Amino acid sequence: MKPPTLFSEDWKSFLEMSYDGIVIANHEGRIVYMNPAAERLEEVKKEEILGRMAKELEEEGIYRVSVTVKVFQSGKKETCMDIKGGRQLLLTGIPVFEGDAIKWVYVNERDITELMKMREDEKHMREQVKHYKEELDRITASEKQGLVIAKSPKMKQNMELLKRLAPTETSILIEGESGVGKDVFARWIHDNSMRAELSYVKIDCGAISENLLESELFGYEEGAFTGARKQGKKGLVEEANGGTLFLDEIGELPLNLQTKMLRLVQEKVFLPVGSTTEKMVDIRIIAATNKNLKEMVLKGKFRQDLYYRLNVIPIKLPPLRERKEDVFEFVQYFLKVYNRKHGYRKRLSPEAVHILCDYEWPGNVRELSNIMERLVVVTPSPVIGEDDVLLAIPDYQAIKLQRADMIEKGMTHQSAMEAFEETYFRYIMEKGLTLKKTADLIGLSESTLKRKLKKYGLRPRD
Ligand SMILES: Nc1ncnc2c1ncn2[C@@H]1O[C@H](COP(=O)(O)OP(=O)(O)OP(=O)(O)O)[C@@H](O)[C@H]1O
Repeated sequence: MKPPTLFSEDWKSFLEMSYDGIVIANHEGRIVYMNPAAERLEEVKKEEILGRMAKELEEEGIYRVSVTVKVFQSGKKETCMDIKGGRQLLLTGIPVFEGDAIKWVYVNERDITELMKMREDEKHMREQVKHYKEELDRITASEKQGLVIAKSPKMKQNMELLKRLAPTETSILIEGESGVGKDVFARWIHDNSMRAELSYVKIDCGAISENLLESELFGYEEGAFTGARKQGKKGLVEEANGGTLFLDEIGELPLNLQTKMLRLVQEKVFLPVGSTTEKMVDIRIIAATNKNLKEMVLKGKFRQDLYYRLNVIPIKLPPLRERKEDVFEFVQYFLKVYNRKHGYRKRLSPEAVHILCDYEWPGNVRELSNIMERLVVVTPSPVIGEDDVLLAIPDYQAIKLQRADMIEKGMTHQSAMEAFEETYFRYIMEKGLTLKKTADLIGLSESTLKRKLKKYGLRPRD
């Protein structure tokens, strides 16, 4: 039987040229036309297909899925995917109606392998971009905010408070022993404030001689004193205009400058040395101290009004020995930092970690950081062990022995305290500092320190 004529030769030649596969089934679901592209895509010869029912072809597995069958089942346009010879095909079957009955089903077959690959590539690229973006965000966030290790409950509490305080304009006083991270937190506050993009100026009040401090801070006018620059000089307060001024070791600020500082904190005005005209600045002040300012106030060494102005909300950074949870974090962190810095891949043995976490760290984070750098650089083997750590912290062994000894001997609290005190002062004096510097370092008055040294037969350097 001669198959019915579907279309003119002209139309047929158009379909034969199509890059998409085209298959047509008649009202029974019998395949009546297939173009060369469909043969290529389906990997069949049209002689095997033409005149056969779509359903049969599906049943015989020649078609894994027949979109024609789906169209007959639903009576509407259908789409499905198939895979042939590793190529992904998108099959679209469209019914052509005569009255209510389907007269033809027109099937379009599109090779979407490239498209899917492109989509896959795009998805992969998008994921990669997302990953890099997250990584960048993480790095910039940690750089911007400064890496602040705060695992212990005490430090977590501090961080919560600081998160709330940072964006405000409140002056902040950070108290804590030397090396606890006051500098780090001052910078963190600035980086997380509205002034983050503006200047951050730090001045160490203890490092500049008393007579220079005033001009360093407030600047001076032309010819203010002998040796002054001709055109005068801007002080650090003015340098910080718009941003944050960090006054480190504020306890070292001489009383006469405390008065000027109070005016600056309260009214944001100051008088440059040798000038008669006050200047106004827009600054936020953060101060830090390792001294007991309250005690200094009681002794008349620090202005009470300035203390209260600065200490609106006190931030006390505890020493490392009171936040053991952070020590482990710091150990991991510094190991990574110094391995990277010196190009090593050293590891720590569990025993080494135990000692590092058990030690009291009198010099706080600074001491821990120094020891970790020394361990990474000096240890010859790839694993830093117990002996390496004991060598780096000789005090650890001594303290341990002493502790054990005290308990063995059933020492009284009084004698244990004295034994500890003696070791403590011996250790401090080994630093070879002057009496004044030592007293400042450990927060004692010179006279008390002298008395203690005498008691234990120790001598200061001077
Ligand atoms: N939370 C922290 N995260 C990362 N590094 C820290 C942290 N705290 C302290 N450090 C590091 O420890 C060292 C000492 O910190 P910092 O200088 O801030 O202490 P400080 O309390 O200001 O000391 P000082 O009173 O002697 O000025 C620095 O190298 C600092 O980078």
